[in-house]
Amino acid sequence: MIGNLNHVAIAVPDLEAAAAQYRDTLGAKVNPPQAEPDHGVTVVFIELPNTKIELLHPLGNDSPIQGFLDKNPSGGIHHICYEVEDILAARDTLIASGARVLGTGEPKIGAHGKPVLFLHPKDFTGTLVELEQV
Ligand SMILES: CC[C@H](C(=O)O)C(=O)SCCNC(=O)CCNC(=O)[C@H](O)C(C)(C)COP(=O)(O)OP(=O)(O)OC[C@H]1O[C@@H](n2cnc3c(N)ncnc32)[C@H](O)[C@@H]1OP(=O)(O)O
Ligand SMILES: [Co+2]
Repeated sequence: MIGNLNHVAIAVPDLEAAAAQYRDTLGAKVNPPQAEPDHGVTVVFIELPNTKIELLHPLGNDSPIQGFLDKNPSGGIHHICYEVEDILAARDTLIASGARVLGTGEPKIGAHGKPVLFLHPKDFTGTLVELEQV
């Protein structure tokens, strides 16, 4: 079912500062901020040779990552995103296995313009898992 690692997401208290650190201190290729109001975040993608880092900051009053940042004020790894070929088939298999799919269960369009879903961290060894159909 899961394929390549598409990205590792880090929730950050200061998006500009984190982007500057990856660009200037770590010498990475940093893309401009992308507002994603439908997901309640602003994201910055950092291109690595073999995957991406997604910096996340809350957008709006009802961001799903605000609780995480309240608990982790310096920031922290928020989720990992795996690629799947068929997100609906993956969803149905996962639900049948007893995993909880977050939200309505219907995929949303993510930051790459592809359908994404999230799986509850409590079902995957304390790790929030995102699936992105490629
Ligand atoms: C633009 C899209 C972009 C993309 O890549 O395309 C994105 O990635 S958008 C990313 C932002 N969107 C989401 O994260 C959507 C899915 N997330 C959620 O629905 C919530 O964040 C949720 C339900 C995972 C947690 O919400 P909340 O923190 O408000 O709930 P709780 O405090 O009740 O947490 C329950 C339980 O889970 C633990 N938790 C919370 N977040 C994480 C996490 N990121 N990793 C691991 N564990 C997490 C939390 O500590 C609670 O545990 P407990 O032991 O009960 O205290
Ligand atoms: Co993501």
